Amino acid sequence: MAEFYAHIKASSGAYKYFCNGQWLESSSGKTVPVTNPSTLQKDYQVQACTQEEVNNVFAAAKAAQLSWAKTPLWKRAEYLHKVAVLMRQNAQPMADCLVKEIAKPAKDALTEVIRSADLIDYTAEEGLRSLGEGQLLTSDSFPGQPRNKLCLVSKVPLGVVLCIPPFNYPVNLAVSKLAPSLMAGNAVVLKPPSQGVVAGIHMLACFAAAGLPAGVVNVITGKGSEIGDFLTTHPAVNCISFTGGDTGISISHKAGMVPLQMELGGKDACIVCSDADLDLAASHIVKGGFSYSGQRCTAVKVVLAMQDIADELVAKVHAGVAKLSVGRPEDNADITPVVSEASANFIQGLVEDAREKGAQFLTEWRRENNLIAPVLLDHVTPDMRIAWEEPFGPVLPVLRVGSIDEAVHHCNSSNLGLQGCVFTRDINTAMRVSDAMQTGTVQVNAAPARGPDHFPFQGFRDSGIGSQGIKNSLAMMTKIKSTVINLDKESYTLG
Ligand SMILES: NC(=O)C1=CN([C@@H]2O[C@H](COP(=O)(O)OP(=O)(O)OC[C@H]3O[C@@H](n4cnc5c(N)ncnc54)[C@H](OP(=O)(O)O)[C@@H]3O)[C@@H](O)[C@H]2O)C=CC1
Ligand SMILES: O=C(O)[C@H](O)COP(=O)(O)O
Repeated sequence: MAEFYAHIKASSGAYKYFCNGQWLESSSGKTVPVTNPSTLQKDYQVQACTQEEVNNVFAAAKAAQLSWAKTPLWKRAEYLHKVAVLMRQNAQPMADCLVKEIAKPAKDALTEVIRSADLIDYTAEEGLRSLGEGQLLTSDSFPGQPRNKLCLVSKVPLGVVLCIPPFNYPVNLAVSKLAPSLMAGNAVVLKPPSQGVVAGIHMLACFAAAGLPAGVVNVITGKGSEIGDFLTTHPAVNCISFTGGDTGISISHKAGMVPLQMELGGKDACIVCSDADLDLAASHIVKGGFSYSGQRCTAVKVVLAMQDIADELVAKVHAGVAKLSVGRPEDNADITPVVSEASANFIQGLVEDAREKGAQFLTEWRRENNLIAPVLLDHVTPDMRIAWEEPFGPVLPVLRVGSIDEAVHHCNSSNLGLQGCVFTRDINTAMRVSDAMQTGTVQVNAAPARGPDHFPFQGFRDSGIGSQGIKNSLAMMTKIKSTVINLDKESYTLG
């Protein structure tokens, strides 16, 4: 397995970038370190690519896309299936990187890789069906028109897609962009997150080994703060697929006239109604709030509990939180170090603000470097930052509310509208809450989640633009093209 990845590393130990079918070292002579969130050791180095190298990558992608678009759909699908096989065969070293780079628990790290291989297979199959289908429109359905024009509608590639995933799913949220882009006939340039970059390079090695033509897939590395603007405003970019935080909002202001697929932050609310199954709600709140230490855009980030059941619910959640193990990702602890010191400091700031403003702490604040023990806060009020801001860490606030309307109002007052959930035994209540909640998805009787990966996934307001999910991503990576056949006279079927 180690041999499979041997060529992606330079003799210096730094990982290479991938341009036009070649693994290269940057002429900058500079590297960017990746700090292990658990040990604070600089475990990896990647190339700090220059602007000239970015230009080369885009030139290669642009040239390669022209012939890639002429590759039959079945052949593109065949390449993708091969990538999926290689990912499964070479999963463990990739998963090991996730453990070291982003402190993802070992079991979840492997799951991320396998889930990604499955996503690629599904995309190939879905692409064969949905991209192979078009539409025929006839002119006589418009008032006053004879049937002398036939419009053939098809889906054509966009060109070069710039893919920028975030640190928390550096493999899965990369392939969710790469696979549909490629299946739709685009070339791709991947800019992995600085934490998670080495897992991303391993993943790209599977695309490279599958024999895709040179230039069709490329990876450029470096700090987003240094090369990000140059990438996103590059004239060769025909689409940006981005997942991350507020950075996405500034990208959308700067990007030119290119389609944007943006999946940004979430402040996913969990509304627990008076008639809810409280055991079910509590177990979903604990898992939804604290898995991967709350570093999921779909984590439960605020609980809105009806006053009459709040004591009982909070007691059950508290009991669940008390059982969470805190420790090393290698040991599969439930709570592992958050991604960086900056993130841990930000989380601490939110918790201190809540303490100053009178939140009740049901767990003790404990932090050792980036490792933060789970924090459950009760009697949180709307003047506290934690009621509105996304901690991206193991902190869960509970707000007690007097009515479902008050809960929905809180949810809709957020600038974020990714997902939400409602716990109730009454399907009528569930539907009314779902209709009223202004979020991209509402889960009934379960915590928010993006998966399974073929479900549509989208955010309202500052949570995003466009929709993900395999079918929607395939559609977003294409544009509509019409060919109108103008007949010499009217023609009607069968007659
Ligand atoms: N809705 C969704 O589907 C998801 C949303 N998120 C959100 O992402 C955030 C956490 O992820 P995080 O990685 O910290 O998010 P960031 O927005 O900080 O980074 C996301 C990606 O953008 C890159 N980047 C940074 N600056 C620029 C720039 N100027 N131009 C272009 N790219 C840039 C980063 O690279 P680098 O690492 O080098 O800085 C990284 O690859 C949370 O807010 C979370 O809610 C996360 C997952 C899913
Ligand atoms: O980045 C995230 O948080 C993911 O999009 C969430 O995916 P999940 O809900 O399947 O964990």
